[in-house]
Amino acid sequence: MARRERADKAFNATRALNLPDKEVKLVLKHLLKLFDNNWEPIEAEDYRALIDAYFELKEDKGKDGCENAVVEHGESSSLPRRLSLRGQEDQVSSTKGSASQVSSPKENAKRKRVWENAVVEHGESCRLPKQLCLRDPEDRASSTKGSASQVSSPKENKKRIVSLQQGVTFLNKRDSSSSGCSNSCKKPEQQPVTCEKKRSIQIISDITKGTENVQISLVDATGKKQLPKFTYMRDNIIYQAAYVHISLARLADEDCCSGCSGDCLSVPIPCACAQETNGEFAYTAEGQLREEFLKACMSMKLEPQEDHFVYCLVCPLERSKPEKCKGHMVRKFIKECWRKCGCNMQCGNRVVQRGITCKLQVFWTREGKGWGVKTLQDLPKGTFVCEYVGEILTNTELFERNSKASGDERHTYPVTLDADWGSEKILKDEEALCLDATFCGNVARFINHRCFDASLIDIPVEVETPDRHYYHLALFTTRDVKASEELTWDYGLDFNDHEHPIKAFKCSCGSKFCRDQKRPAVQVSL
Ligand SMILES: C[S@@+](CC[C@H](N)C(=O)[O-])C[C@H]1O[C@@H](n2cnc3c(N)ncnc32)[C@H](O)[C@@H]1O
Repeated sequence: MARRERADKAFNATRALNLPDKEVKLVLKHLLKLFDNNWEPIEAEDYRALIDAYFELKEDKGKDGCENAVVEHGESSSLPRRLSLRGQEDQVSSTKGSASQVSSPKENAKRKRVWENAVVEHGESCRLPKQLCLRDPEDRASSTKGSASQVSSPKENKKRIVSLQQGVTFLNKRDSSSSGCSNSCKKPEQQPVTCEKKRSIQIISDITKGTENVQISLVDATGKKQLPKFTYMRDNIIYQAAYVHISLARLADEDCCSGCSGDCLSVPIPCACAQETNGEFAYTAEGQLREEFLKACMSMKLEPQEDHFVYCLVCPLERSKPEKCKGHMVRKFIKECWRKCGCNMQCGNRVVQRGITCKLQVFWTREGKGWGVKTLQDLPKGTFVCEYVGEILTNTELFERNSKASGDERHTYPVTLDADWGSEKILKDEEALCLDATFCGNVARFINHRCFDASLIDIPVEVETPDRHYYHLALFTTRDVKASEELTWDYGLDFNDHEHPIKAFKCSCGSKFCRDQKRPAVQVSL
């Protein structure tokens, strides 16, 4: 979207609250400067940052003579100083603000009510968590606390401005390396710096460091959380011992479509790459999953039949009790066109391999689930959101990692690649693979679990190799999802498996179908 168009949209949002374009424009200008011209954090939560900054500027003008800030920044307008400094104990009062510039607390409260109402009128009150629209009571209380002893000097004001700039992190410089792997989150200098004694919204504007098609922001509106330590990776990568056999020779000519050109979906008779999905492509021309296919995948997952399972004689996942395999679901696969195919990259049967295109955001959940992922745009049913990316480990390696790990290092992010164990000879521990996103992964590592009625479903996707002990695990929407909704998927946990070696979380998914309702904390990894 062009800058002009984005600005118009921002004004539309603020006009709904009767905010004057002229003043909003100045605030917008400052925010763009702060965010290094990245619109995403400004547009997130229906322009919450912009609206907050506007009101906070108003309050500042009323309290502490914000003109000092203006002068020191050499700007012709006031700086939305408290954008990132919420709940400060040291909010100051001042005699400097001129009456004409100042909104009374009453007026501010009124405007905030208008904002609340506007949310309701848009019918989105349930999707816009209130605490994201309005500062929490603690903050509001502190912002009215000005006392004589708190009056700040121009020098102190200047200090505060510096704090503001430190309170927000911008990790949006493009990483030109083509590896798809960035270690941004490990470098201490790239962590947001928060001010002592102050609570800042912490924002990383792009956790992917430019490795994805889209930027993915991380926002901690509480300003209190330790930022996750992991290495962002766009693609799976072998840790050490895993054997993933990718070669052109393994791709049989009859399973590819070298005779195709352009878009395979546009020809009347589907090519060889649709064989896997019963002669019909899994995707529609609009890029979503075909209704029928999605329905079949969901019903397999939600109502698994006995014949959907295979049982190992000696299960690599049940090493502590080898006599008992719980069964592995044999899943439906999507097969995408690839290197030997004659079609182009825009072919409708190349969705997952083109990567993330949705606007996503990592945020701190309120229900005690830790970080979560939300969409910043409406997503139709069957939309590809992202794949689950991690280090490719053998089961042996995962066991080793788990046995060494303790406390925070526990591996709560592994996914077993067992979707096709039934068609192969039983794999040994050294052969069976899983994806571990504990240290390295993509945005999917932040997606939380929800029992049964999750908004996403994981579907195995064959891309580079027909050898299905390795495949991609792609997440698609199970229904229409609204902007601002948290994205969840059903990890498929058995919360009653008290013997599972990995103890895990007490589920707070909030689903009325929650499988973990009747018992205290139990088990498990993904
Ligand atoms: C793949 S991670 C998801 C991201 C995680 N919330 C974080 O902060 O990094 C899985 C972990 O998230 C937490 N989690 C996920 N879904 C949950 C739920 N429904 N209830 C409680 N905790 C959950 C658990 O700690 C789990 O081990």
